[in-house]
Amino acid sequence: MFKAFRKMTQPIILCTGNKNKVKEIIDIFGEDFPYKVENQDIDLPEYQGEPEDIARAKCELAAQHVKGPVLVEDVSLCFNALGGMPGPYIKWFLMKIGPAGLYKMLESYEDKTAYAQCIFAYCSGEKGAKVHIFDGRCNGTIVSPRGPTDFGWDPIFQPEGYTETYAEMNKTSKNAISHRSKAIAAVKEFLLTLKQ
Ligand SMILES: O=P(O)(O)OP(=O)(O)OP(=O)(O)OC[C@H]1O[C@@H](n2cnc3c(O)ncnc32)[C@H](O)[C@@H]1O
Ligand SMILES: [Mg+2]
Repeated sequence: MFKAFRKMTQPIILCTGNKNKVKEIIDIFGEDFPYKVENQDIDLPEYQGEPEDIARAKCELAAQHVKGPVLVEDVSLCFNALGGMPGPYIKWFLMKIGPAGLYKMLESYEDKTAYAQCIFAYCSGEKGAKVHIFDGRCNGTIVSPRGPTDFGWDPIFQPEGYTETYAEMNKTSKNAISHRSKAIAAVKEFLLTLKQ
């Protein structure tokens, strides 16, 4: 009875230091989402390895810290010509060479295709609780930067079937098709089953 009550009332702590992520995640969950989601800017390490393992490690650490329900995400931008790199290391590439430098990395390759991947990880925070993983992807092409520069690599990612980059799209359009929205659809479905 106590556990069930806690499930209904305890907020899910979204652990990320990235304000742009928080905004998109809250928008995508939407007003009718029946759980309270609160952001904590916990500085989680930038782990190395496979994207799923990185998200799992972030989630385990966040759950230890919060001792309650946590949600984390990790984003990769994978260039097909480079066997999926920079992948989870996109943050450092972006920091060092910026969107234009990332576009230039593909100069000598004919294949400019890429996919954006968002992996969410959820854990209830209870002792021995499992980490649940949710994967969302969006295929696209890496283009010369276009549009506002307020969120990461958005100016160089043009999703398949569109003529605008993520940065040029309005937020509602990006959120309707993005890697993040696909992963969140799976998160939502899972969390809503917990409510039943
Ligand atoms: O605290 P966390 O959640 O880890 O936030 P972070 O900013 O460190 O994010 P990641 O480790 O997932 O690194 C992904 C990088 O890609 C960027 N990024 C994430 N989602 C993006 C999106 O939808 N569009 C453009 N850039 C994005 C983000 O700013 C980072 O530079
Ligand atoms: Mg990070």
